[in-house]
Amino acid sequence: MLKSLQSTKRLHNGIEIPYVGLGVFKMTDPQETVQAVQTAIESGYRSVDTAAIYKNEESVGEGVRNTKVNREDLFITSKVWNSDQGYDSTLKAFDESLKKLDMSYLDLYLIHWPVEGKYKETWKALERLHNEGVVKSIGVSNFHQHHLEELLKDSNEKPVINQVELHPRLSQEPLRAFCKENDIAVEAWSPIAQGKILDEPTVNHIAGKHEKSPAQIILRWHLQNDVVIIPKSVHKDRIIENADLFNFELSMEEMNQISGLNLDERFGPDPDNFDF
Ligand SMILES: NC(=O)C1=CN([C@@H]2O[C@H](COP(=O)(O)OP(=O)(O)OC[C@H]3O[C@@H](n4cnc5c(N)ncnc54)[C@H](OP(=O)(O)O)[C@@H]3O)[C@@H](O)[C@H]2O)C=CC1
Ligand SMILES: O=C1CO[C@H](CO)[C@@H](O)[C@@H]1O
Repeated sequence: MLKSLQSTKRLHNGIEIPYVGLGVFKMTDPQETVQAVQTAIESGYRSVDTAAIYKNEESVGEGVRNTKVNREDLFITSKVWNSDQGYDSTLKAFDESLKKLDMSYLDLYLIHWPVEGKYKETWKALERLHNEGVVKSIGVSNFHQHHLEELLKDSNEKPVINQVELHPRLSQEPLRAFCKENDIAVEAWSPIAQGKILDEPTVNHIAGKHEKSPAQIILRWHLQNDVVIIPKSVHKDRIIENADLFNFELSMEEMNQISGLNLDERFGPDPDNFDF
């Protein structure tokens, strides 16, 4: 496990998701997005995480098509936005995402946020899309444990993954434990805390010892915690750096030191108080 950029995590449905993917939030310039996606794939990435709300699905599709890599060797994720939640509107939103990406299927489709009173109907639509084969796996994002418990009560399928804000300042240990017990993979958004903790002294000390960058230390911490990561960068050197994580290992002590930086601090909204 964790031998190369192509290392994958097996989801509970048997499908493999690459441990490292490219995040594309805030890539708003089409040319920049096409270039970043193409660069990532040509550098060995096989997974891209987009969403309808990022308004860059067309550029993601174009970046993918610019490479020589076959569609079936890639793992493409998108998400249904909050205002599209509900059964029929989710089916429609999915079709629009697929059309914009210019793809015949998605590897993973996520409920972006647990919109109260809507997410269960939305989940039924995802189950239908899965049954129809136009999406290989279905999951959720920004679900607290209580949202997952509610969903698991009366759904036919359980989510393969929960994509949540997760980094050393928000280590999400209880949620990760719950997901592990329930065989739901965890994927970190803002895995390097949007670049906001890269000057943290403990991380820098460990980085110096391994001759790696602070970003690489944090990303390696995620991998050793069995967490899937989707760091975002538009810069080729950082895209490569953020995936160059497989030639060193953090000791148990270093892992604990990084985990000790947790402050339960969010840089994004709390799913319970998000203004939808
Ligand atoms: N489900 C959800 O609700 C959410 C999902 N996401 C997903 O997660 C992805 C990643 O999260 P995101 O919020 O983008 O934050 P990240 O933690 O990935 O940080 C991205 C920021 O860090 C910079 N950066 C990237 N690599 C390095 C590096 N090696 N050294 C220094 N700085 C670096 C980037 O700048 P630059 O590009 O200039 O290199 C950018 O400003 C998103 O792109 C999106 O796909 C994000 C938010 C919410
Ligand atoms: O993924 C995300 C980034 O974009 C959205 C807002 O524009 C966020 O709410 C969301 O969590």
